[in-house]
Amino acid sequence: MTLEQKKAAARKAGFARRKVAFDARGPGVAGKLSEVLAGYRGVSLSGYMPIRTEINPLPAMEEASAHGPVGVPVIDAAGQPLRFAQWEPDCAMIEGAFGAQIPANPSFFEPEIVIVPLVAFSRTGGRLGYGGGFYDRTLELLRSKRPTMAIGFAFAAQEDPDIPLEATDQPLDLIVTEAGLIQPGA
Ligand SMILES: Nc1nc2c(c(=O)[nH]1)N(C=O)[C@@H](CNc1ccc(C(=O)N[C@@H](CCC(=O)O)C(=O)O)cc1)CN2
Ligand SMILES: Nc1ncnc2c1ncn2[C@@H]1O[C@H](COP(=O)(O)OP(=O)(O)OP(=O)(O)O)[C@@H](O)[C@H]1O
Repeated sequence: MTLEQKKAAARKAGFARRKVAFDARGPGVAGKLSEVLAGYRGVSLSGYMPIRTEINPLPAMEEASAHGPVGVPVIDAAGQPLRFAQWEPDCAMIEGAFGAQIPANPSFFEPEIVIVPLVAFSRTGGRLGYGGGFYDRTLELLRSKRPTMAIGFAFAAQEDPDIPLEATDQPLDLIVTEAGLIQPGA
């Protein structure tokens, strides 16, 4: 199998595990994320508008927005890094590329913390997304300028010890699930 085929297979398995966890989800899945972000009050961050079966970070984003800038990703074009538009709980939103909502009147900024949606993650900080390389390009760019903390947010069931990795994959600094925290460096 080529690396591309291995990633495609891991992505398919990750989607299937994510759907099971999403369908069985209970209330308060963002509680641990809220606890983590409470330790970084006022630090600029990006969340995301959940699509498909992604775990929902909105309650934690709402709390953080009372203390500092919170953004959501916006696609410029394929092969380009994401940009982040400032978001408020009640701001006007429109449909963006691939179905995720984006602010109607975007004001762009560069977050110091990026909450990354996932298809699968490994305990060592590996991650797999939808396959566009958007978050890899984005984290590479942000990290070339300043320390940038990538927090993977996922259901615990999305763990996969055998994620295929390539040189351009940007590592997660922390993984937060509905059940707890996983620290790749520890
Ligand atoms: N909530 C959320 N917003 C986000 C992202 C994300 O992962 N989650 N993105 C992060 O990049 C960008 C959107 N990128 C996306 C790229 C592809 C697909 C998608 O659904 N692709 C198709 C084909 C991919 C495949 O099958 O391999 C699909 O999955 O059916 C969705 C979002 C920006 N906003
Ligand atoms: N910084 C980069 N520069 C050039 N190509 C890149 C970069 N990062 C990733 N790519 C390429 O983008 C494609 C998709 O990458 P990958 O499979 O890692 O996506 P992903 O991590 O699942 O998606 P995403 O980052 O959007 O969540 C791959 O062909 C990869 O080589």
